[in-house]
Amino acid sequence: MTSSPSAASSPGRPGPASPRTTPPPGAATPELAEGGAVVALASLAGFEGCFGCGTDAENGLRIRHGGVVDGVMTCEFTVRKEHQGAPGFCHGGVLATAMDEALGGAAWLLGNRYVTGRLETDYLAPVPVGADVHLRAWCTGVDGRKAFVEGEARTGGPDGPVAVRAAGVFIEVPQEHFVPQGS
Ligand SMILES: CCCCCCCC(=O)SCCNC(=O)CCNC(=O)[C@H](O)C(C)(C)COP(=O)(O)OP(=O)(O)OC[C@H]1O[C@@H](n2cnc3c(N)ncnc32)[C@H](O)[C@@H]1OP(=O)(O)O
Repeated sequence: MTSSPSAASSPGRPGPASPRTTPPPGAATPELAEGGAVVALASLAGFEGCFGCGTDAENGLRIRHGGVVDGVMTCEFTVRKEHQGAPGFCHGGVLATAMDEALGGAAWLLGNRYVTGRLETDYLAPVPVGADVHLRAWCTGVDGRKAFVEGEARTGGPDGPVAVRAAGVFIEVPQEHFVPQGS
């Protein structure tokens, strides 16, 4: 059984969100759009070049997107040798990239296109090469074009110890924000 987002913070540690990544008073409760990310992603016309999840990004993380349960999006990737920072362990920037992907995916579930405005990461434990990293992310509030999102990465299984936590603000953008592909 996976724990709920509200239980994601470790006892004795503050959550990952700072005042800048906490929804302001009056922020709307997130409502997932029917078809959510699928509808929004359709506007990218099958683009597979994403460094986080694209199958065309040869040197990318190849993050595998999973399902969505109760507004929580899951995905995972495997740490390879080329992801190392310190010997034998995943680079913090790689883990931040993975969190960016997961949190961004949770924002897109609202049914709009979002880009990262701010991303805060909190590293709790080293992640070894060869580890499967299990990511979860959920939206905590919406204020105009801003979606506030939190997430976590666990190793040793989906219910293993939390290695990274993150909080971010994602900003809704129009289709024109992106460079047209294939034309
Ligand atoms: C499934 C898909 C997953 C995708 C995951 C990957 C996501 C990514 O990596 S995206 C790439 C990295 N991010 C970027 O390239 C974004 C670069 N920045 C930009 O393009 C622009 O600054 C952009 C679009 C965010 C905002 O510009 P603009 O559209 O002019 O909006 P602007 O009027 O400045 O701000 C709109 C609101 O957002 C807020 N905002 C803007 N930037 C930030 C920020 N960095 N942090 C917090 N809030 C911000 C503003 O305060 C404003 O709030 P309010 O409406 O309350 O006044």
